[in-house]
Amino acid sequence: MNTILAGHGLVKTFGTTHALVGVDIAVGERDSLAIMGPSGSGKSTLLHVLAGIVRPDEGQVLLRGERDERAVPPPGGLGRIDDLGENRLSALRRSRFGFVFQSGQLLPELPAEENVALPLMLEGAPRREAVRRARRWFAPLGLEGLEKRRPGQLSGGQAQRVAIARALVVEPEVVFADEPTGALDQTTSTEVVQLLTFATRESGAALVMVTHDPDIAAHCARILQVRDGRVHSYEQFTTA
Ligand SMILES: Nc1ncnc2c1ncn2[C@@H]1O[C@H](COP(=O)(O)OP(=O)(O)OP(=O)(O)O)[C@@H](O)[C@H]1O
Repeated sequence: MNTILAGHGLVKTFGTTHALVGVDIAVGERDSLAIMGPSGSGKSTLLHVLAGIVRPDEGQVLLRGERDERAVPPPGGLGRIDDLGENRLSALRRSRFGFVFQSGQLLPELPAEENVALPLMLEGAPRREAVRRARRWFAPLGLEGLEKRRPGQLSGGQAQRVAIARALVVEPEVVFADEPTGALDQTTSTEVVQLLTFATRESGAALVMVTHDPDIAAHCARILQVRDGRVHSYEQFTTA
C-alpha cells in the first residue's frame, strides 16, 4: 500500500477523557477505510485529528507531498501536518481534503450548484467558473436537474449527494466522512454510500469514513475497529 496519510502514536485527551491513547493508522492511495467502534470509543476524534481539525496532544499526522521544512526529507515523501500554523492547516484542509458530515452542512440560502461551488470560491475561483466546474458533478451523482434547488427543497439523500459533490469538487486527496448516512433510511443509506465510495475512488481520492453501521462499513476495502481510544483490529476485504 502506498501510504498518503498516516497517524503515528496519536494521543488526545479532553479534560479527564482519554479519547485517543496511542493510535497508529495508515491510509493508502485510493484506499477506503471505515472506522467503527462503540459510542465514545474515539472514532470522530481520530477522524478529526487525521483531517487536521483537532490537534493531537502527542504523536504526528503525516501527509504525502507536504514539504517538511527540516533539512532531512521525510520518509516515504510524507510530511508532518499536525504542527502547521492555523492558516496553513486550514488552507491545506480546503485544498487537499474533502468533508462529508451527517447532515446540515449545506448553506440553506444557496442553490445546490453554489453549495458545491463554495470550496472553489473559497480557493479564489471566480463565481462563474466555480459554478461551471460544480455543475459537472451533478450528473455522475444522479443530481441532474437539481442544480438550482435550495437544500430545503432536496430530500435527505439528495442533500447528501450534493455534499459528496462539494467534497469532491476540489479534487481532494482524501475524503473524510463522519456518519455520512446517519440521518438516512436504510435504502437511501445504501445508495448514498455506494455513490460516495464509487465517486471517491473514481476521482482518485482515498476515503476515511466513520460509521457505526456494519452494512455501510462493508462498502469500504478495510475496516478498523476502535475501542477505548485504541485500534482494536483491522479487517481487510479483497473484493471491495
Ligand atoms: N470536544 C470535546 N470535549 C470534551 N470531550 C470530548 C470532545 N470530543 C470528544 N470528547 C470525548 O472523547 C470521547 C471520544 O469521543 P468521540 O466523539 O471521538 O467518540 P465516537 O466514537 O465518535 O462516539 P459516537 O459514536 O458517539 O459519535 C468521548 O468520551 C467524548 O465524550
